[in-house]
Formats: sequence, C-alpha cells, structure tokens
Amino acid sequence: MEFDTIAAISTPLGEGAIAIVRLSGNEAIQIADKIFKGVGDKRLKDVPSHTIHYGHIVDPSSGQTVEEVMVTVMRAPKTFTREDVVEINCHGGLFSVNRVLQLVLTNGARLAEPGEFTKRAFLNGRIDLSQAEAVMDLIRAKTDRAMNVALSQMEGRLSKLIRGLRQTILETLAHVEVNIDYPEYDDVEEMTHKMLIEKALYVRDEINKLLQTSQQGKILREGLATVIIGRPNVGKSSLLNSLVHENKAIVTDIPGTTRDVIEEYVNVRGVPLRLIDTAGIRETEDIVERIGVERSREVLKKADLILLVLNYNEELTPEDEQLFEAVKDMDVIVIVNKTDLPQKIDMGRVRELAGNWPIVTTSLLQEKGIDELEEAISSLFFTGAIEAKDLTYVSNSRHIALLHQAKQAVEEAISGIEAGVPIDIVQIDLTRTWELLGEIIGDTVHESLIDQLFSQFCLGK
Ligand SMILES: Nc1nc2c(c(=O)[nH]1)N(C=O)[C@@H](CNc1ccc(C(=O)N[C@@H](CCC(=O)O)C(=O)O)cc1)CN2
Ligand SMILES: Nc1nc2c(ncn2[C@@H]2O[C@H](COP(=O)(O)OP(=O)(O)OP(=O)(O)O)[C@@H](O)[C@H]2O)c(=O)[nH]1
Ligand SMILES: [Mg+2]
Repeated sequence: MEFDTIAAISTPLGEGAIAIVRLSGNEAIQIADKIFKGVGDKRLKDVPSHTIHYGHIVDPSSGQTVEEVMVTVMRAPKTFTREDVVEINCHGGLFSVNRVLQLVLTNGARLAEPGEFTKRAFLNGRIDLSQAEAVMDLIRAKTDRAMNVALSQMEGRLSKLIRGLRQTILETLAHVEVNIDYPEYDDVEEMTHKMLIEKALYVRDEINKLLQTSQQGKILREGLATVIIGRPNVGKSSLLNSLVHENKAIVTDIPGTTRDVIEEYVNVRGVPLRLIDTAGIRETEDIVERIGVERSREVLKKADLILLVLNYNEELTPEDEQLFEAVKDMDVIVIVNKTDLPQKIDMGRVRELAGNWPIVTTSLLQEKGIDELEEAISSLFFTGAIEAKDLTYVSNSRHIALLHQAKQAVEEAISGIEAGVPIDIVQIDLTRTWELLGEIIGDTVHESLIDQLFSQFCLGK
C-alpha cells in the first residue's frame, strides 16, 4: 500500500537527553535530505540501509543551522512500518526538537496521528491487529507480569492460535462443501456428520481454554477489583492507606468518616489491585452517608476480591455476621484489626464464619500484619498454574467479547449438528465463528473500528 509521509516526535516531550523525530513513507529520505547537512557532501539517499549519520539540520529557506543530530536511515521493507523510515536523533530540548519537526512538516511530511506508525505496520501487513493492540498494552503495562503478557501477544502467540482455529474451520467447511457436491456416495452424509461434530467440539474446547485465561489476563491488565468492607470505624480507610503506603483516605475516630467510594491503584507483589474503600455498611439515618452505603452495596457486586475488616476490640455484631452472609460466594480475606487493643472479639466464631477464607490479624496503627496480608493476597491470586510461561493470556476486553461470541456461534453449530438440522444452516454458524475469530486479528474487521483502536495510542507510536 502507498501512503503519504508522516512525521512525529517519538520520545516523551521535554524529558530526556535525546529526542527522536521519526518519519515514515515514500518520501521520508528525500524530505530528510532537504534539511540534513552531513560531513562533506554526503546525501542520505546514497547511504546504505540501517546506518546512522552525523550532521546538522539546516533550515533550507534561511540557511540557518537548527540542530546537531544523528540520522538513522532504514529502507523498506525491513522497518517498523515496512516503509522507508528516517529517525532524526536530536538534543533533548523541547524547543529544538519542535523546530526540527516543523522543518520536516514544511518540507513535505504530514504530522502523524496518534498510533499511526503502528497502524501502518498493521496496514502494511507486518503485524496483525492483536499484535498492534499488544504494543499499546505494553506501553500501558503496570506490572512486570502484565508486560510479559503484552510481549508474548506482540510476538504473535495469540494470533497464531487464532489462525490455527480459523484454518481448522475453513478446512472443515471446504470438506463439507466437497461432500455436498458428491452426494452419490452413500456413507458421505454419515461421515460428514461425524467429522463436523468432532471439529466443532475441538474449536469450542480451544476457545474455552483461551477464555479461561481471560480472567487472569484481564486482571493483570486492569487490576483486581478489591473492595474493603466492614462496619464503621473498624479501620477500612487505614487499611487502604497501609496498602497504598500513603495517606489517600481520610482516617478519623468518627464512625462514618468515609462517605463515598475511594479508589486507588496498588501493586501488591506483582498483583495489581484496584483498591476500593467504602463507607462503613450499617443502617444509618444520615442521608449523605446512606447514599454512600448504597454505593458500597453496588460496588460489592463488581468485586473480584473482598477484604472484610473486623474490630478485635469489639464483640461481633449482627452487622458483621450480615457482611459474611452478603459476600458468601466471593473470594474473601478476613482481616481482624486493632490487635494492639484488648481482645473482645470471639475468634472461634470468626473462624467458624470464615470457613476456608484466610484470616489475617493486623494492627494498622502499629503497622503490624501488613506483610501477612500482602502474602495472603498474592498467594490467592498466584496459586500454581497461572504463572506458567507457555500460557497464552487473553487480556483485551475486545478479544474476550469476540471469543464469547465465537463460542456461542460454534455451540449453535454443535447443537444444530446434534439435532440434525440441514447442513447449510450449520455452515452458517461455522462461518460466523470463523468471522468472529477473524475480528480478533483484524482479518475481518471494520475500518472505523481500526481507526478507533489506533487513535487510543500515544502520539509518535
Ligand atoms: N529508535 C527506535 N527504537 C525503537 C523503535 C523504533 O521505531 N525506533 N520501536 C518502535 O516501536 C521499537 C522496536 N520495534 C521494532 C519492531 C520492528 C522493527 C523492524 O524493522 N522490523 C522489520 C525488520 C526486522 C529485521 O531487521 O529483520 C520486520 O519485521 O520486517 C523495528 C523496530 C522500540 N525501539
Ligand atoms: N488502636 C487502633 N486504632 C486503629 C487501628 N486501625 C485504625 N485505627 C483507628 O480507628 C479509627 C477509624 O479508622 P478508619 O480507617 O477511619 O476506619 P473506617 O473503617 O474507614 O471508618 P469509616 O470510614 O468511618 O467507616 C481511626 O481513629 C484510626 O486511627 C489499629 O490497628 N489500632
Ligand atoms: Mg473510612
């Protein structure tokens, strides 16, 4: 494909010792040559590909020297975009980098849109859509583990799997087609039926396997929605502050201090948590607080993990018992706080209520028990298999949604085959499965979606 030549500053603005102005397109080298003055009469159009050259940027209209630079010349197709690429390495200052960019733009290049370099890598066929999305995930990764997921996706592991599945479906459809064309053989119908169900079941199982990784993948990307609940004044906001290692939430000895829901992002031993502090749950007369309590109940529904806080220094109340009841089907860690004060809580009863859930005792005031809590959180998340290197994670919400739809389509095909519906109906469901999987890697995807996806990138990428 042939596009105009684009340019952008590809390094963070105003930071760092070196800044790069990147050009990509047919005229990249020609445009750079207009403003580059190398040693002697060296011209960039004559240099070998993938070499770097010292020189100056000179404004051709005034003859004024603007910058001292190193310029990299990379010719198509072995480049990031598969087009000619020129990278001008400038001194870091914002002002001079901008002047170089301005000169590039007045000499024939167009300012790139966010993500446009990566978009070209996609449009020119170097990477597929899920790999391009992984580039973006990599930039945004918040933990090492999230980064590893993005890297393996960038290398095309998910794409390879999806391609394999699509190939299986395509071959199956072709096989069915052939059999329909030669109905004179008696056993054809039976054979078709058997093969169809086998292949469809295989596709469904593979999709299921991918979906099973999606929970972890998504959590690694977006954080485990972790909700702190407990009666007023037990130390919920103190807990948030301890895990964040900062005073983000207001802590006072007045019950009902937290009126609204507070959210903070923390990394607990490689597990990204989206920590949510709530207003203490109790029956209340105060209108403002009551709205807060309602919201607390709302966020409960969306939680991946519950931190249920109790007070060591008070007897269990009916409200505490109700809290256990309210989260009974969820992943919960029970925290018994204020162990620096005399014991009034019945720990036997706590253990009874907690069942299999881990119980951690803390004195947040004296910063005790926080290590144990962090340990409990990370072991809950990283139990065994999850860390296995060869696992292909699906972490992107768009991919997850498409996999769910594909699964539904293939399941319709399966029940169709089992019910003995006409083969052309089954073909429709299988084709639909094939199309939905294709959307993940961008083979069967609408242009407006592509534009929307790439516009989320940062400038210069
Ligand atoms: N200076 C600079 N650093 C950078 C980038 C860049 O564009 N410029 N990248 C940008 O994000 C990343 C590197 N990613 C890249 C990915 C592929 C190719 C590339 O040229 N691929 C070709 C040729 C490979 C080969 O030499 O065999 C290809 O796949 O065909 C280059 C960079 C990070 N660092
Ligand atoms: N002695 C003692 N006091 C604590 C401990 N943890 C928290 N506190 C105190 O308990 C009071 C309430 O703490 P918060 O963290 O505001 O409690 P909360 O559960 O967020 O309260 P609400 O927002 O009102 O629901 C504050 O005075 C804290 O300093 C602890 O381990 N020991
Ligand atoms: Mg609070």
